[in-house]
Amino acid sequence: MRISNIRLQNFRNHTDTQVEWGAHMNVIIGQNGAGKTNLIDAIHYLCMSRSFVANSDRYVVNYDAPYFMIKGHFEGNIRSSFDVSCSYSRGEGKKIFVNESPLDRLSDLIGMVPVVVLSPGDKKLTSEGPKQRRSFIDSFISQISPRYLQDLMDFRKVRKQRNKLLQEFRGRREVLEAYLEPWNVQLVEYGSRIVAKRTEVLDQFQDFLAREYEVISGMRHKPHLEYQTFCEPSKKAETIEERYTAKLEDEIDHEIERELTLVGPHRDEIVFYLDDFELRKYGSQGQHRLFALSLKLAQLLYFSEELDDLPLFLLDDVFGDLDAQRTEVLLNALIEHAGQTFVTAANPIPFNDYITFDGEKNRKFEVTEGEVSRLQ
Ligand SMILES: Nc1ncnc2c1ncn2[C@@H]1O[C@H](COP(=O)(O)OP(=O)(O)OP(=O)(O)O)[C@@H](O)[C@H]1O
Repeated sequence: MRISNIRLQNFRNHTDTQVEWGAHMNVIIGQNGAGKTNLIDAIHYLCMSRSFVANSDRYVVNYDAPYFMIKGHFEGNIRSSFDVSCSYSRGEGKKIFVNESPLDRLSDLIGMVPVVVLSPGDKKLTSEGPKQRRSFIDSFISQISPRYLQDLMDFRKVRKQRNKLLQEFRGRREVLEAYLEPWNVQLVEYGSRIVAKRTEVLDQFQDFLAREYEVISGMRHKPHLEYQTFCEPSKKAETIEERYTAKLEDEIDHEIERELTLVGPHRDEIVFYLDDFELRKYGSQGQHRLFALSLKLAQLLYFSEELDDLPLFLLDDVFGDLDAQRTEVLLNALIEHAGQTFVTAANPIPFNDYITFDGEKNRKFEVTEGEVSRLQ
């Protein structure tokens, strides 16, 4: 998959920016605060309908404007040529158009242009709580399985309804249990499929991760993921359904007490290990960085094998943290294996030693105060 051009209007400090991208490596340099991240975040909007930096579209609209607009042209193996645009205004909210036709649901965009992002925010992925890791795996699987994304959305709706009932009928147990019953059936159906899919993908992912960690770190530590859910994981949704129903029965007293749905994949954890030690508790800063990098490279490899098209790869400010040897290994890996790639950097990195900027496949840009110019 490739994006050949993009136009940003009123997108943070880019009031009106147009870029023609190279088909392979795109390096974007510029000082801190120039607008490099904004440029690749706009690409992310066209792939995932949201920012990888801001948690609300409101912050993305230029301070002085009432709306933002992003438009890009894509070329891929399955869908050969199409436009995606994304507009947002405070009054009308966000809209996504594919070839000028509005999408009914923003989620319909997910998977159309697969994307992998590595950014400074990924520090949280290995060092903070389970929510970060659930988001990672959800975004990962949603891009390759529309069924999974639908199950996630349905599960969320059912959980919300259940929580409402648990709050409303707290003192009336019989009525509550009668009301909960149909919702439990749905909770178990969607939740079991989510757990089964997470089990399947994480299981396959282990090998990809081990391979990438070894390449990027050059170390013999073996990375490992442990999927922890409310019952013994299984790749069969029917097997989970039985366990889920039994667990819900066991936990009903606690749920009534807490007025919350306590059993389900919304409380899953994925624990990262290097050999036998838990990364979150014992890892050095460098190990965290290399682990996060390996996770994203493994995701890239997984997508490349699973899908008929290579994903876009966005690397925001990654090279500043790497030593010379890792820089070389990573750049060589990108050049050899990655599809269209976007790299931002504020520090001087010797990109020219590794990449031939031919002005076609590989291009270099500079961003200065929201203005982009092509260097090579
Ligand atoms: N809503 C907004 N309207 C206008 N400008 C904004 C808005 N939000 C952020 N900015 C500006 O965008 C710039 C930050 O852009 P960006 O994060 O892309 O920088 P960067 O080049 O990646 O910098 P760094 O190297 O520090 O990561 C800042 O100058 C900031 O003031």
